[in-house]
Amino acid sequence: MRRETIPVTVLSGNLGAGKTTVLNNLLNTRTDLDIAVLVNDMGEVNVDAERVAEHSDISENDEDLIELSDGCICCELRGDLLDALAKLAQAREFDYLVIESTGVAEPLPVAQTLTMGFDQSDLDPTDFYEETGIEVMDYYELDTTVTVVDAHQFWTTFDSKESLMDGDTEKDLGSLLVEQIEFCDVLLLNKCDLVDEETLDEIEEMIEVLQPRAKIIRTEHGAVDPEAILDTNRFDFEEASQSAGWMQELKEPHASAEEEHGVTSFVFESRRPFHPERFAELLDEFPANVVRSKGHFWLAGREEIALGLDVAGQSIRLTPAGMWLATLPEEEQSQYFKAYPDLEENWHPKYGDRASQLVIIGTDIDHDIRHADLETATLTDEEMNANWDAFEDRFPRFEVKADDEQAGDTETAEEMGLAD
Ligand SMILES: Nc1nc2c(ncn2[C@@H]2O[C@H](COP(=O)(O)OP(=O)(O)OP(=O)(O)O)[C@@H](O)[C@H]2O)c(=O)[nH]1
Repeated sequence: MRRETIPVTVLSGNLGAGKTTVLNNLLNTRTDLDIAVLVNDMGEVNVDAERVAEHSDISENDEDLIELSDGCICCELRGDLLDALAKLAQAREFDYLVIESTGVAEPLPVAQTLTMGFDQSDLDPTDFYEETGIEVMDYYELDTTVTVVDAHQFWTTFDSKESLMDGDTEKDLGSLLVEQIEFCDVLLLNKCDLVDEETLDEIEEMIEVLQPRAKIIRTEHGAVDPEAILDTNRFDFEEASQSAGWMQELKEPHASAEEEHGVTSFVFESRRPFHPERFAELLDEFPANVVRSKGHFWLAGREEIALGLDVAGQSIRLTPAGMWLATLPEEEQSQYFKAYPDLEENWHPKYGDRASQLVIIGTDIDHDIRHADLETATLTDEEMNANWDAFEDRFPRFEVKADDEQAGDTETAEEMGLAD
């Protein structure tokens, strides 16, 4: 019996982590499922598709194997992905679809396309709809997102300053790795044959803190039981979007006990703004053992919008993080209070909701010292009464848009002259 919807597994992971190896292993392992494969490659020639064809029963001309080349399905080829899925569904019947994304793909936008569609698709939705009576995305059901991590290159990738182009966007390897770890249901820690047990434990401990929800499976040469990555029913968009360790830490800060390999996290909170120069200096010399930091902060002199901090490995990014509610008319504020009573309880009589909240995750971090450093970067009593606009401020300026939407791209620390 064919099912009404086709379940989909998406394989992500850094370049060379072992995605194609996992896929080939899967196709060579007997399952009852008739599997179709979509392989995305950045190059003009789809090398990965060639390798799948070479190492499995599927041939390159087979309609079971769809190639999307010369771009990435998480950005410029999002529309093409939907088109390909529609064509695939029209052309033949199959039980299961596995998508191998490029090494630079972020899993979240791919999952979004599969669950919500993409409005810039060239596809005439009526064609598919007329023939099948359903929308393309409703034909497929994202079942499992899998991230393949190269255990051998783990720390090197984390600390790498190397960046890659994905369309027009530059992405550095460390933050891609973090994104791929933070958004997945199953994590295959691959190339375990090249790493000793102690290092594997250490990597696993870091992954568990970055992503507490995923099932972690150690693999060698991509060999995994198909049941672990097919038809698991593990994907849930809400849960997946909320599952990053830093988000969990914000929701429910736990007194993180010292783990065996010293991976811990803590939340820094302050109702005083950061001094722009002292905080910039602190970011210039951000300790290397802090591998992840995420949150929003209040910068003295920026009373309209919050800034976001996004540290992953060697990359430090600053983003607009929304208007402070304190800038809104009282009427609108009271609507927020009704919806979120906590807001009113924590409202500061003078500064409203302006405050900083940063999650810090790292190895062997001394919480007291790091906490004290951050505290020192906030304003002193005297500075609280000074003219904040007179402080030197190298942080990026993000425009405030009337419709509440924040304009402006993220800026790297380099772009704002914070690093090096
Ligand atoms: N020693 C060892 N080598 C592996 C393992 N898994 C994969 N490899 C090798 O690592 C290389 C990269 O593997 P791929 O499967 O091509 O990796 P990928 O993630 O598909 O790479 P891209 O498509 O370039 O992003 C190949 O030479 C594989 O044979 C493993 O567990 N151990």
